[in-house]
Amino acid sequence: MTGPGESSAETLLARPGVQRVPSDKLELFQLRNFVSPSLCETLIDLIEKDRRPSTLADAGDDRYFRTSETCDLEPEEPAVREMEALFSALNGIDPTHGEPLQGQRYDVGQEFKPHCDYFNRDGQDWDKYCSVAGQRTWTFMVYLNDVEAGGATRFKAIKKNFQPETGKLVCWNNMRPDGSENPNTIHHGMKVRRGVKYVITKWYRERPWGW
Ligand SMILES: O=C(O)CCC(=O)C(=O)O
Ligand SMILES: [Fe+2]
Repeated sequence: MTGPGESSAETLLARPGVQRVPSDKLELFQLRNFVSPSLCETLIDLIEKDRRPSTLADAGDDRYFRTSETCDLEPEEPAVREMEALFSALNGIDPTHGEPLQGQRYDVGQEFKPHCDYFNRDGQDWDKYCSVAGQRTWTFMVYLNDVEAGGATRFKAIKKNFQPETGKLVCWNNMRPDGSENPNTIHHGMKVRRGVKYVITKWYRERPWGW
């Protein structure tokens, strides 16, 4: 049974070009050329306009955990609307369960250390971030550009790296089939070695986000 805040392997694989990473440890997919180069460029321009240093839930005192810059992309922007439409056509998730689209920019040496996207139910931030919309279910992430060197996303549990590539989507289920959080989804946005890396991330929740 799939909830309104969830996608499924069946839904995603119905789209030509979607590839599932063969593993029984997690549900993980990629789709090359999901987003056109021109839409990627427009989104990069929006990120450049609005970027600010990233913040993080439960970051502790590790200031270097997530060193990239983040921005919440304005839902009214035509490019953001277009992006949202692409996501909902692909994943079948009720858009009301989506968080606002986030953009991220990594300069040389910046990274997002290994982490999971779901929230820790015992953490001090659970109530603050999850009391309304519940846990994060699925993550959809798109690379907006090719990076000269570095910047791959690594899933250590299955020794799989994704290289940034303009318009490439990577998405995964943060949950196991029984609804528990899946630690095999831990991933690392590795350091950019040369160039700048831009991504957008769309997270979904168990319950409506309350837009
Ligand atoms: O930039 C990446 O490769 C990973 C980004 C990420 O993990 C996130 O935004 O949650
Ligand atoms: Fe992440």
